[in-house]
Amino acid sequence: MFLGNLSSDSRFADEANLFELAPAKINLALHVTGQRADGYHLLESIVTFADTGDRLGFSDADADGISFSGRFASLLPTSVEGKHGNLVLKARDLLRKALQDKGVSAPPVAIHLEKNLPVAAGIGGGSADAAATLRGLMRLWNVGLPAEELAVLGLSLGADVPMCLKSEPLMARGIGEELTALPDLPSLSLVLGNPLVGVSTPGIFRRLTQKDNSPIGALDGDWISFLKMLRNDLEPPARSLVREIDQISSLIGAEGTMLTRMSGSGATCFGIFPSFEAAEKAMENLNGQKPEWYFQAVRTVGQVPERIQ
Ligand SMILES: C[C@](O)(CO)[C@H](O)COP(=O)(O)OP(=O)(O)OC[C@H]1O[C@@H](n2ccc(N)nc2=O)[C@H](O)[C@@H]1O
Ligand SMILES: Nc1ncnc2c1ncn2[C@@H]1O[C@H](COP(=O)(O)OP(=O)(O)OP(=O)(O)O)[C@@H](O)[C@H]1O
Repeated sequence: MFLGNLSSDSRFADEANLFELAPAKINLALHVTGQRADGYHLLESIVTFADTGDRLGFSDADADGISFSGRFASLLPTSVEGKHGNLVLKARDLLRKALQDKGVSAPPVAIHLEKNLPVAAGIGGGSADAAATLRGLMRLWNVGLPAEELAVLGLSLGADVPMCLKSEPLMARGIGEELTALPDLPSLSLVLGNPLVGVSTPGIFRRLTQKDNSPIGALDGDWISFLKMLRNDLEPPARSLVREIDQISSLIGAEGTMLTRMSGSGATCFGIFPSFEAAEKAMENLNGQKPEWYFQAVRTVGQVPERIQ
C-alpha cells in the first residue's frame, strides 16, 4: 500500500497493481492565432510525446492516499486543495464523481507519482499526470467512459489534458482541445533542456502582445523543413521573462541540432538531432556543462523513419 511518503523506486515497482506512463508533451510548433472572449487564447500546435516522463502506480487500498518519489517530487503540491492543488488528486476526484453520478463504484486507491519531469516546465507534466490518472483509474476500477466524455472531463482540469489523454502525434486547435491525429509525423530524437526555473503559463500568455498571428498551414515538404518555417509564439515573451532560456537554447543549438525551439510556455527547450545516438552524446556534453540543469535525450512516439531529412 502507498500510504505515507515513499522515496524508494523499487518499493514503488514492487507494490503497485498497475502502472501508467505520463509522457512529456512537446509543442514542436505553437502559433497563437487569436483570443476568445473569456481570455483563453486560440492556438494551433503540432504536438508530440516523448517515450519518457513521470510514472504513476495505482493500487487498491483501504483509504485514498498518495506518495511521491523522483528527482522533482519535492516541488509538487501534496494536497488537492486550491487552484494549484495536485492534478493527480483533482483527476481522481473528478473521475470518481463522474462515475458515482452514473451509479458506478470507485473504491479507495493508493497512488504513487514518480516525478521525473521538471515542474511548470512547458512539457505538460501536471496535465500528463492528470491524463495518466484518468487512464490508470479506469483500468484499476475496470470501467470505461466514452472518449468524448473523458476529453470533456480532462479539459476541465486543463487545456493540455485532452491531448495528453491521446499521447500521440497531433495537431491541436481551439484552445488546445480540438485534436487531429498526425500519423505521418515521424519519431524524432530530441534533447529536452530545462534550467529549473518554473514558468507560469498564464503569466506568459499575459505578456503576449501580438495575438493575431498567422496559422500553421498545410505540411509543405519534409517535416523538418516544414517545422523550421514555424514558430513558438510564446517564446519571445518567455525569453523576455526568463533569461536562462537564451542560454539553454544556445547551448543545445551548439550541439548540432537540426532545429532548436521552446516547448509550450517554457522554459524547456528541445533540440532535434539526426539520430538518438547524437542526442545521447549531446545530453552527456550538456550535463557536463550545466550539471545542475535538466537534460534528457528522448525518442518521440511516431513512425520510425528510415532517415531524417
Ligand atoms: C501552452 C500550452 O501548454 C500549449 O500546449 C497550453 O496552451 C497550456 O495548457 P495548460 O497548462 O493545461 O493550461 P490551463 O491550465 O488550462 O490554463 C492555464 C492558463 O493559461 C492561459 N491559457 C491556457 C491555454 C490557452 N489556450 N490559452 C490561455 O490563455 C489561461 O490564462 C489559463 O488560465
Ligand atoms: N502532478 C503535478 N505535476 C506538476 N505540476 C503540478 C501537478 N499538480 C499540480 N501542479 C501544479 O501545476 C502547475 C503547472 O505545472 P506543470 O508541470 O503542469 O506545467 P507545464 O509543464 O508548464 O504545463 P503545460 O505545458 O501544460 O503548460 C505548477 O504550478 C504545479 O504546482
